[in-house]
Amino acid sequence: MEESYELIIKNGDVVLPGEVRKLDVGVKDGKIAALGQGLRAAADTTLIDAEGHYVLPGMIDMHVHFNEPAFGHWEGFRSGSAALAAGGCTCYADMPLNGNPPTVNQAALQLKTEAASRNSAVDYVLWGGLVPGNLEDLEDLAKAGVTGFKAFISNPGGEGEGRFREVDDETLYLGMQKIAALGGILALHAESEDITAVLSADAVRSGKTGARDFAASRPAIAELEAVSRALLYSERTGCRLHFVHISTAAAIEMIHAAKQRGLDVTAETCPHYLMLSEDSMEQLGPVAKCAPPLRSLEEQQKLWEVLAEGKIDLIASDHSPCPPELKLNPDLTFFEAWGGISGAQSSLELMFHEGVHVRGLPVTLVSALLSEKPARRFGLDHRKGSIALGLDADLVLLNPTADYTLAAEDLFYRHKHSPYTGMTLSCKVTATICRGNVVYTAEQGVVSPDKGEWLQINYAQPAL
Ligand SMILES: NC(=O)N[C@H]1NC(=O)NC1=O
Ligand SMILES: [Zn+2]
Ligand SMILES: [Zn+2]
Repeated sequence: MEESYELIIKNGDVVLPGEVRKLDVGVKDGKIAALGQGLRAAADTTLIDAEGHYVLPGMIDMHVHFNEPAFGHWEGFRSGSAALAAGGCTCYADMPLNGNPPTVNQAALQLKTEAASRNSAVDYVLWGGLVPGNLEDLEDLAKAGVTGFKAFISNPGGEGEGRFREVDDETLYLGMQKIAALGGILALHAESEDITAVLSADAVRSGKTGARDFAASRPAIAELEAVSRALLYSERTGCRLHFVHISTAAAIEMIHAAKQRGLDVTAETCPHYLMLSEDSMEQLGPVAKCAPPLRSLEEQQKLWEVLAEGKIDLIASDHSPCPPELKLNPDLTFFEAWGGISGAQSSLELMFHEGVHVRGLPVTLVSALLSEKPARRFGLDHRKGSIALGLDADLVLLNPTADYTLAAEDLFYRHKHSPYTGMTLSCKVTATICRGNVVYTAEQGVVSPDKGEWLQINYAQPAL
């Protein structure tokens, strides 16, 4: 009997692990059921013509802050996931902070899942937090299906009583012991609190509160010191470790060397460290403020070099939005403005535009950093991250010959500010499909805003 498909994507340049081939993709029951030429449609098959487009696995963005509960007026699952869908992302990981309560115990996780449920356009996983005082909660969180634990070495900022706090060394060490015993993974914001707090206080005291002063208050050594300390703890505890938003090639090299010694560690960077620089912070203002800060153009170039060498494990957005008054209010100094970049909708397009089109990197390398490698690192690869038979039909159509200038109206975020507006990009996401369901098209916008599902992670076994 002939196979019948609910969806066939025809004639696209399909980005498979390690190669690009002109193929049709047949989807059945939300899974990739056929990869071949001339797949035949039945009467009820939806046909999408992808001629001239790349067909990519959906991006897996392991680092977004969607701010619910309590800070949905900053961003929420609805608007945030709509933006991700429009940007070609089909699965994401929400961070345990910037909402309140932060996701540091089972009760808070429950609130988080309620906020997300039936409000996400695409699938998601949830991070739990490691903070001073919650060692006894880690096991419950692990059992409830968090993807891993997030900790900050430096002050995370944020508002509200009970907000997420950075770890002291003892909490970090004991937490890593515990997470290792649970078979989990720690994601770490690695900047030294001692260095950044002293330099920031000095700068503010002497009235040096501009963009470059902010960058100088969080120098590369703050990242390197925190990375080296955490690597030592990982070595001693056996805890799997993932460094979020690494901003310097030197830190990438340090992590790479640790990997070569046998440590189970990985490094992420974000499009903003690859696309923007200290100059952007000065020119664009706080809309381009983040921590670690944007660095020099020389540093940015070195980051591209280590990326091309395969030393960066994955790309994530660190979408950390806020209302415009915390960014655009001219009364705020650069130090006072919110630190966090709204960028999640643009990650895939930026990486293809700059990485593939401008810098000539292989499509397969860039795609792997966005999809396959995050899936593998975080135990999602039996479901997601590649275009392969039997996996979820999480697919993106990318027009690689577009020429469009990103406008604020194009953004699906709750607050439509981003350092990338006004940038002209050479590619555009034209459709996003999650488990075979068309979630977004460039013509219609987000057509399916709420069918995303939570993938609970069981470390001992693959995700459900
Ligand atoms: N609290 C929070 O989201 N902080 C994030 N923002 C940023 O720029 N870096 C971060 O870690
Ligand atoms: Zn961070
Ligand atoms: Zn973050």
